[in-house]
Amino acid sequence: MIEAVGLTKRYGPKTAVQDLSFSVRPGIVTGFLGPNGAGKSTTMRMLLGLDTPSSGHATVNGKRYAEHRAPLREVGAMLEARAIHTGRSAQNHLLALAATHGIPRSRVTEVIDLVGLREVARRRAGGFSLGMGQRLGIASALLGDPATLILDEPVNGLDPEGILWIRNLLKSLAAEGRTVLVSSHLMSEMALTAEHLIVIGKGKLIADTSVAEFTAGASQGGVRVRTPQADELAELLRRNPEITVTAEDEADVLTVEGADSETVGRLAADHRVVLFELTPRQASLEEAFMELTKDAVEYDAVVAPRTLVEEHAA
Ligand SMILES: Nc1ncnc2c1ncn2[C@@H]1O[C@H](COP(=O)(O)OP(=O)(O)OP(=O)(O)O)[C@@H](O)[C@H]1O
Repeated sequence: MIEAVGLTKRYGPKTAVQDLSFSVRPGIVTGFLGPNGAGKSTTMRMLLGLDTPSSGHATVNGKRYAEHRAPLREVGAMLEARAIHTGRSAQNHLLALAATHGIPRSRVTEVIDLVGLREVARRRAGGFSLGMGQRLGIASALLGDPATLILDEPVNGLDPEGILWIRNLLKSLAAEGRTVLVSSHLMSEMALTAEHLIVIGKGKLIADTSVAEFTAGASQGGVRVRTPQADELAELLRRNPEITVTAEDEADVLTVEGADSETVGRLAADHRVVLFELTPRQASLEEAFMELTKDAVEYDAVVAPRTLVEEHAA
């Protein structure tokens, strides 16, 4: 269990994280979402004791990170996958890490196998592809067999196979009862990986919700209907003043607002109207996420160019 209580971080005049409180439960993957610059990395660094909060505090399993006697066994983290000694082989990097934390050598072999790096374990990590580097970062995080995992953007820059691999790994680690907090700026990816979401923007909490609730909330409520009796169905629906029917350019397709698919389906059946398609419409999750965070985007397209122009003029 991770708990953040009133976490705040100021860098001079800039408030990167403001009065952020949330908890992350074990047994599920929790997605930590926010647009660029929202404060995700800063928050994760505070959870890990790498940054001192200006106020508030964070605990992992009831203690601050620094208070844990063997932190690597308690919390595994991947903040910057590239922050490794690039001259060393993957295996030597992990062996060095294990040695300084009293972790047996056999565990190094275990995590190398777990992340699928066996074939390249003796190669210089500096020559690793981005995906291999991410795998090594995850191997380091898993080395102490920790009950809690904190991963900053682990799928960034990965190919679809790498993304799928991380997604399945995170789910299986959570299914073992671990607490898994993973940051991303991609809602669509988190919807497939996480069960719960903590969304921040400009350092503040915007939403703390289950993925299911978020997805349901993203529904536009409209229904798409394809029927060879479009005119007849439109007329039947329009008898209810609360329903709006729009005929689409596509032949035989109607968009119905103000009624759900069950209502439309029943009405069609009652009047022997044949339906070929009846689909509740959903906004894409990415659209819903953008809508949710639109007031919290740090550098949007309108502001940035003007700022540059002003700087040039000055
Ligand atoms: N050391 C620092 N000094 C000054 N400002 C900082 C520092 N670290 C972060 N910031 C600022 O704090 C804000 C939050 O940054 P942070 O890196 O935590 O966001 P993020 O959500 O992880 O973004 P991204 O997805 O772009 O990595 C940004 O405006 C950033 O410029």
